[in-house]
Amino acid sequence: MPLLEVNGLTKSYQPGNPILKDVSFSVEAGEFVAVIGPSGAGKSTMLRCLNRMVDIAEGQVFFDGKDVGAQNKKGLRDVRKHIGMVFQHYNLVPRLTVIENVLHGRFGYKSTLQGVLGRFTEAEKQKAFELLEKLGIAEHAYKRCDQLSGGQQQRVGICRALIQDPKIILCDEPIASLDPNSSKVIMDHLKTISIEFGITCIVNLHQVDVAKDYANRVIGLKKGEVVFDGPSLLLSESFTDEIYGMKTAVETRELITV
Ligand SMILES: Nc1ncnc2c1ncn2[C@@H]1O[C@H](COP(=O)(O)OP(=O)(O)OP(=O)(O)O)[C@@H](O)[C@H]1O
Repeated sequence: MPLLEVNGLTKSYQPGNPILKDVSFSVEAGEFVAVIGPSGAGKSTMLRCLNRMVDIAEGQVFFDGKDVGAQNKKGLRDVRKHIGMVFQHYNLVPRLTVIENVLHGRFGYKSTLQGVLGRFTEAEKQKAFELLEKLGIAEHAYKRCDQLSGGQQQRVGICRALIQDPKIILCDEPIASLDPNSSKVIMDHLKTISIEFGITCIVNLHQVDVAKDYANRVIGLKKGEVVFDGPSLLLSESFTDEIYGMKTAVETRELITV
């Protein structure tokens, strides 16, 4: 059974204007999948439908055997425990410390009161430190998040996702706000996590060459439809030109030059 199965997913924000059109694919545990496509193709919408941050209008999403769209509030909370999210703008609480932000990833396992009071176990705090060490930012554990660089903040975001004990991490343009060096660090960490921990990763990316370098599989979206789904090696330049409707290969290749 695949870890994730998407069947006929269709989504509109306004009637008669579908953003996703009959999107279907499945992802096996451990896969590293990049989703590419031009701005407005529906990449973020699709990723957000997978954990129902955006309501699923038509079609179904099965995660770990559970119908995500059919879950009640508690069921959805349980499903989301094992789905980590990494965002373009990190979505950290700037005035809180790095370690506090990481521990926020445990909220799904707490009662509201425990969460509000910041009641975390010693084991959770230990785990948070281990993750910060793994991502190379343990020395910043007690700094406010807004004192960190973008790349460091994104590493905090990854630690927060990892402490959830996720089966999958959904990354919505995780390097879109970063310089080439920081982008490489983040992509390297995501790849390592996927290989070492066996965590499935789906990463929305603008940079086709980054997608090809890191992902085993690429899904290409254009105007809400899947126009490519296959091994990264088979994604030809002419096909990416077609997806983007223009020559972007050179442009995207220059984004990461390290
Ligand atoms: N909450 C919303 N309400 C209405 N329209 C939305 C909403 N979110 C996204 N859209 C529209 O849906 C379309 C797809 O947006 P989406 O962000 O999913 O695409 P994307 O491929 O991720 O684009 P980008 O690469 O620019 O982030 C766009 O036309 C966008 O304006």
